[in-house]
Amino acid sequence: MSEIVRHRDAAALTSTVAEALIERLSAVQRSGRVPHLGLTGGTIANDLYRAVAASPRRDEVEWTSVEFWWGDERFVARDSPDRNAVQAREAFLDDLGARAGRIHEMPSADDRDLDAGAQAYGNEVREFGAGSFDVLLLGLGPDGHIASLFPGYPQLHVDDQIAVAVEDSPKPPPLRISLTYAALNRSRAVWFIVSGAGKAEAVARSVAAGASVGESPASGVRGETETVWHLDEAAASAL
Ligand SMILES: O=C1O[C@H](COP(=O)(O)O)[C@@H](O)[C@H](O)[C@H]1O
Repeated sequence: MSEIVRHRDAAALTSTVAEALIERLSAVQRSGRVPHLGLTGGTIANDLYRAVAASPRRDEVEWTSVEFWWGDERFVARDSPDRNAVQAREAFLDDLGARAGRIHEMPSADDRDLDAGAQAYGNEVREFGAGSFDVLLLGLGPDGHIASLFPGYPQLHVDDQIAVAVEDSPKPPPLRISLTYAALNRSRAVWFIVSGAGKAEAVARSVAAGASVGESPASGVRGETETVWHLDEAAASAL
């Protein structure tokens, strides 16, 4: 069962989720485990990352002992500003002192070809337990996409791979790598973070009873213990 949490605006959303993320990662560390965090790209995600870095509570987490992963990535040059990983490094990973060996970036166009890149990332995820993220963050596109799983695309139905290549993303850049549901749905907690009126219809379609994965990819993702939709009032306005 999904929970919907409404926030006054994007700033309230990012500051509340930043605190919740710090609390969750720190609780996992207190329990003696190394937390695995699944990152997303996107505007609100980068705001969230900056809020984590700016939080007075940030030192409650031992950031050198967090494993960072991505749900999707743009297959462009490794240092391209379009990369979700480059944006996350600038927004918080560098500042927090995350350890390079624990930052699991998806392959880039500098490394290998697209299919080999998806395969290699799938292998890397598998070595660490096929996902099993403590928290998976997911943004939502206005078309209902999550990670790089787009409505009507064949990658939605791939269930024998952890990561897949996308060659014709409707949102630029066209080449991408995405985790599949097989990996996304191994997450303990899934937190959607969605802001703005432009996403309101997509949110309403995604959480509606009987939503179909083909039209609303977000409806196919569930956390093992929790699934929370963090929405600002604008994103919640069509519920
Ligand atoms: O391209 C992408 O877009 C989505 C949503 O981004 P937003 O800027 O509309 O919030 C993001 O979830 C995904 O990781 C990213 O690659």
